[in-house]
Amino acid sequence: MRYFSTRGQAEPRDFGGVLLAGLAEDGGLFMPESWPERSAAEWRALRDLPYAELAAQVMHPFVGETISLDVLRGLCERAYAGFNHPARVPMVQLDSGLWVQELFHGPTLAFKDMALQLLGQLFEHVLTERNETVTIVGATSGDTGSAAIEACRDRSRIKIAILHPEGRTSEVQRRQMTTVDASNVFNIAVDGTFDDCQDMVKGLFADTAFRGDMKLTAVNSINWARIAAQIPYYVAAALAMGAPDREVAFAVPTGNFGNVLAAWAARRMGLPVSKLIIGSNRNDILTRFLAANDMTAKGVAPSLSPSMDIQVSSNFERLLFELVDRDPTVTAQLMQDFRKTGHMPVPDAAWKKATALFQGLALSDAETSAAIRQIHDTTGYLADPHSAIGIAAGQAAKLPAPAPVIAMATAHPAKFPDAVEAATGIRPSLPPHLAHLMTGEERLTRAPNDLASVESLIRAFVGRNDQL
Ligand SMILES: N[C@@H](CCOP(=O)(O)O)C(=O)O
Repeated sequence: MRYFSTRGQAEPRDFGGVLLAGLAEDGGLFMPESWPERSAAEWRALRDLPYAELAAQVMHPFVGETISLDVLRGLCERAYAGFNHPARVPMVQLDSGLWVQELFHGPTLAFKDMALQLLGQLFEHVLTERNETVTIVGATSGDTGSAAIEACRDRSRIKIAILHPEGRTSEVQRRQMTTVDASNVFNIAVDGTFDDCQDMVKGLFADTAFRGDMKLTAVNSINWARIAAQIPYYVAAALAMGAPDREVAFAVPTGNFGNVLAAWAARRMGLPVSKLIIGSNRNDILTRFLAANDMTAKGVAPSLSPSMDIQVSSNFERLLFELVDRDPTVTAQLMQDFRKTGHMPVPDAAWKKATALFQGLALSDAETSAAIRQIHDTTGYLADPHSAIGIAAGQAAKLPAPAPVIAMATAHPAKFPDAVEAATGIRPSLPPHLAHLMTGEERLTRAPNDLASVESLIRAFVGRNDQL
């Protein structure tokens, strides 16, 4: 499988090349040259497989010749072995038409573990085969950071620097990053928002000399490997609900658009998905786009669901590329307009295509709190603020056909104990492996919202010892 940049000006690569490049040199995102479609019979053959086996089979067409199916199977088994639920991605029924798929049974209690535990294995395998090393840079609004650190910590071929917006994650989220004692991990608290952090990461990649010297790669969903590793859980959920012999709809709380893009990719591969329902918080650029073709970035506002405090949703570029019939010139122009003006003039035809499949709902903090309470009161299910937004969006969706709605539960409620307690009076406790989180020593370096400062901090970190 070959991959091309959405902006058309970068060298095409195979999966291994994409994994190690992260972002294309032209600033675009890598996309597979074609979508590996499956027939109904081929989907049926995946029913009842253990999750690791399913993941290997669904992902392998994207991985292509980089890794054999047998080896990929082993990597998937290792990636999901540490999850604390036998099903890995269990389904919970909330009412007659609404299910939740829990994606938070990995080590850091968020859906990011689903992809990042596997990415840790993939990096290790590909770097060892090529005898190479990398520096990973990532931006986080709360969950990606700890999941990436957990997956990459203590790996001798990797150094990982994670930028988070200071004071804008939950305390549990911050401590999950900063209490990790590993010499290849570097936490930078940026005086800015998640969008500033993400912009800085893209700026680091755009500095060709820095990128080359550091051998940069990415763990955010700008890295195609992240999306590929998120497709299998949509397949697992749909098959559990009777697909391919029945359509399903997914309700996904999303900020950077990576999670719902993986659902879109599963549909593009032939999974019968009737609707993709997006849940947002007050940072509602995606729902404004769907409602009125208003793709205009406003300032990032803090909310009860900090992981979605995002206005520039990186993976929207991948959908855009598809909506404009894979035209890299149009995609590049629209992305450039967005960067220059904060507004993206998406062509009407492309917007209409998007609205035929996607719908969205944005919840204020008060509505999020009410949703956590209502879900708990009516179903007994304790949802974190992000999952509650997804569930509420799923409940509100008026679907024409009786397709079951599967809402993605993206984080464990104990990651957001204050919000959950305020809504329900119940304070969810951390699982035993994280019991010492709130008392551990924190390691982080503060930085201004300034690319040069962050570059020199990362250079110093990478040069600190000769592991690389
Ligand atoms: N919500 C994320 C933000 C980064 O998104 P990603 O999917 O591109 O890694 C977070 O919690 O960090």
